[in-house]
This record gives sequence, C-alpha cells and structure tokens, in this order.
Amino acid sequence: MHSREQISHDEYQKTADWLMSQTRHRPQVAIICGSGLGMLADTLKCQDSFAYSDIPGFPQSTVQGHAGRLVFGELKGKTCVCMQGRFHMYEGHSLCKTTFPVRVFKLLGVETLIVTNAAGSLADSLQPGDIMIIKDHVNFPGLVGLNPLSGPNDDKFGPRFPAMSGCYDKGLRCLALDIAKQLGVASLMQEGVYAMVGGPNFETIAEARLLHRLGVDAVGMSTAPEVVVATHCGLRVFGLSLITNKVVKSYEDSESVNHEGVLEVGRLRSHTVQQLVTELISRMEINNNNTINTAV
Ligand SMILES: O=P(O)(O)O[C@@H]1C[C@H](O)[C@@H](CO)O1
Ligand code: HPA
Repeated sequence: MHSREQISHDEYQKTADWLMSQTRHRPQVAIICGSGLGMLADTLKCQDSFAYSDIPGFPQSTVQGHAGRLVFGELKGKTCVCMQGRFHMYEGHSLCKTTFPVRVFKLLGVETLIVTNAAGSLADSLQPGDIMIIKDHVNFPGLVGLNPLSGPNDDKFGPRFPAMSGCYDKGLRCLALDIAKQLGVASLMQEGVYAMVGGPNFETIAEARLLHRLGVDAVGMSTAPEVVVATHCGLRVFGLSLITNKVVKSYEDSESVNHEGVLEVGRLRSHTVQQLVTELISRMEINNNNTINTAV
C-alpha cells in the first residue's frame, strides 16, 4: 500500500490536457459508476469514449463489473463524463490514485460529481433493491489516517483543513427525493449514512453489529475518498448507494453475500437508477455554461 504517494499538479493537468485534446466535450457533471452500475454511461448521447489503458496517467480497473472506460457525452442538455469503473483501495491503488480522476474532472471544468456504489444494508428499513441517498459518510480508512489528502497540501486544489460537514449537497438530495416521488419509486428510496471499509472481504458478524450500533445504514468499499477529494476542490457532490444485500448480523443466519449477487441486483435496478440520475442531471442547475467546444 502506497498511501503516501504524491501526484503533482502537473500530472493531473497532463491527463486533463490530453483528454481535452481528444474530445470536444467540456463536462459540467461527472458520474462515477459503482459495481454493476456501468450502464449509466449508456444514456449519454454523442459519445467519445476512452479505455483507461489509453489515458495517460490513469490507473487500471481490475474488478469484475467495472469496465474501465471513460465516456464523455451529452445528457438532457448537460455535458457529462462518466467513469465506467472506479478504483478501490483494496485493488492495491494508493488513495491518491483511486481519486486521481476526481481532480482531473475538476481541471476539465466539472462542477458537480455524482457518485454511485453498491452497498450492503445494516438498517432494517433498507432492503436489497432499495436506493439510499447518501446523507453523510463515515470514512473508516480516513479516521485512521488513510486519507487521499495526506501529505503536502496542494493549495491549487483546496485548503489544508477542508470542512466535510456539508459534503453531500442538500439541494440535490431534496431534488432526488422529489424526482423519486414523480417517478413513483419513492417507496424504494430513503436517506442514510454510508460507511466505507477497506475490503476486499465482506464484514464479519461482529463487524456488522459494530457498524449497526454506530449508526451506519449501509456499508461499502469505496466512495468516501472520492467525496473527500471532490469536496476539498470545491465540487458539489451527490451520492447514491444501491442496496445489493443485507449485511449478515445474526449467527443464526445461514446466508452470505457474494460479488455476483451484488452485480445481479445492479442489473435488476439499472433502469430505475438510470432514470433517477438522468432526471437529476436534467433538473440540476449548473452555474457555468460549458457546451461542446467546436474549436477543437
Ligand atoms: O465500487 P463499489 O463500491 O460499487 O463496489 C462494491 C464494493 C466492492 O467493490 C464490491 C463488492 O461486491 O462492490
Ligand atoms: N459490504 C461491503 N461492501 C459491499 C457490500 C457489503 O455487504 N455489498 C456491496 N458492497
């Protein structure tokens, strides 16, 4: 684990410059697709897509259900960039590598980041197939010093000590709940607290009980570092957890979770997640006025 690896501003800039030389899209919104949720990119029109292996400086995806493609395109009048596949700490990436794309998005002019993930539920009110709007998170690796912002601060991106108290935008959370009502899927949706654990193993029963007692509603292995870096550099953030399984909390329970089951729930709910994200992007207000840059 190289958690203290540093990436210079120039390296982020080089990747952003390369992307801007390859596509005329200038994205306002970035989407990170969680396990089994890569179909979110399919909604984009006028696509330009790049394999991660072709993008200078980009890490590689190694997890099944994470295709490893960056897709640019238009959605309901907004320009978007979508990561079909994210990077996890448990793959052996340093935290600054797992969050590398977020700073590149900032340099591309992105203003809003939408993060999605697959997660197991601890709250009794959350069933597999439900969608949790992330209200807040507990960054367990971060609490013990595994933080992508560790090391010298890059003041060009943000301050040394960024506040995280309002990191999931309240206006977007309210808008998403409103959209859920209009789409007739409000019964599937509620707000909750996501916790990131390091993975790659799923939780023991004792760990599940601990998380439950701490007030965690859903647990996963990603998202928090991306949100920390996004908030540090001033991006507005919206997050969704697709609940793919109930975390086993009882010694009497003979069920156990596996990655195939996680991906399967992603496929089953793909249409609803797509509709929600599309409507949210369509209705969100954007301050800047990026459109396709015909000069490139
Ligand atoms: O990328 P996400 O957080 O959606 O992936 C979750 C956590 C693990 O990577 C995997 C477990 O099935 O899904
Ligand atoms: N625990 C951790 N990560 C997960 C889970 C889980 O139960 N389900 C999907 N990702």
